[in-house]
Amino acid sequence: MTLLLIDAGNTRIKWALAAPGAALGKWEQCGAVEHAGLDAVGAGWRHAGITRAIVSNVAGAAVRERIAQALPAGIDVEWFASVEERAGLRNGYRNPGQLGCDRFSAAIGARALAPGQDVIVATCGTATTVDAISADGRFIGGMILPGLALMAGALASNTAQLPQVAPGAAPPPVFGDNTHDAIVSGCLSAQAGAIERACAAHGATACIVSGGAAPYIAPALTLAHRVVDNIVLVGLHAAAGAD
Ligand SMILES: Nc1ncnc2c1ncn2[C@@H]1O[C@H](COP(=O)(O)OP(=O)(O)OP(=O)(O)O)[C@@H](O)[C@H]1O
Ligand SMILES: CC(C)(CO)[C@@H](O)C(=O)NCCC(=O)O
Ligand SMILES: [K+]
Repeated sequence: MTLLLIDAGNTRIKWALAAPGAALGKWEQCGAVEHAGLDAVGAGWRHAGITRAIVSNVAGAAVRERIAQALPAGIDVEWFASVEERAGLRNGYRNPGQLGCDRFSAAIGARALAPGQDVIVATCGTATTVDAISADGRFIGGMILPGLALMAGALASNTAQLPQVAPGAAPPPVFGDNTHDAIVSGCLSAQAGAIERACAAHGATACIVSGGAAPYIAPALTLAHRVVDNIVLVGLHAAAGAD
């Protein structure tokens, strides 16, 4: 009766196994793989008692096909999609289907973790998305920006003098006194600044930060926030429970 949750992003595929009735985010097992590593993970799924899977995929048709191949045979599979309303969340996108299904799921997860609040949820992956959910359960809209690694990589590959940088455990001073720190500060300030601007514009009472780059971006935030692992998987779990 195990539920398999999958968040296929543009860099990695995140997955978790949830037992029936498990609390949100309480996984039996979880992991993350690059797209090429999926077959090995799929072999492990075959002996896990999985009866149902919910998959959020924003990585395109080839990845969808790979996931379909890796899933255990004969289980009930839902390809999660952005719709007008799901799990008590109304989708305010002009064309609801245009919203990335990972963003819709992250918003469902954020609402489940902060019910009745005006929430900003930032998912910091290949792209960073910063989305607003109203206290009465409406996905208002949001921002899409290059993720931290893409931002830093764009500088390195389009300039003669700027090196590839890697963020450290702690953010550098806002005003870097060397090239490395100036680039890291610039990219972190853009990411953290977008989140802070969104919180101010929304009058947010809760701010949730998730994704592979969250450990770097969250320490640069000057407002109260909560770092949540895999908010997209939490949202899929909440959506599954709301059916
Ligand atoms: N092991 C790691 N070390 C350093 N940075 C990482 C690591 N894994 C992820 N990142 C950072 O996180 C980002 C990718 O995060 P993640 O894997 O959650 O996103 P993703 O799978 O591409 O998801 P999405 O497509 O939804 O954005 C990269 O931009 C990078 O900055
Ligand atoms: C923005 C990303 C890449 C974030 O993973 C994804 O949600 C996506 O491809 N979205 C489609 C466009 C949109 O959400 O408006
Ligand atoms: K993202």
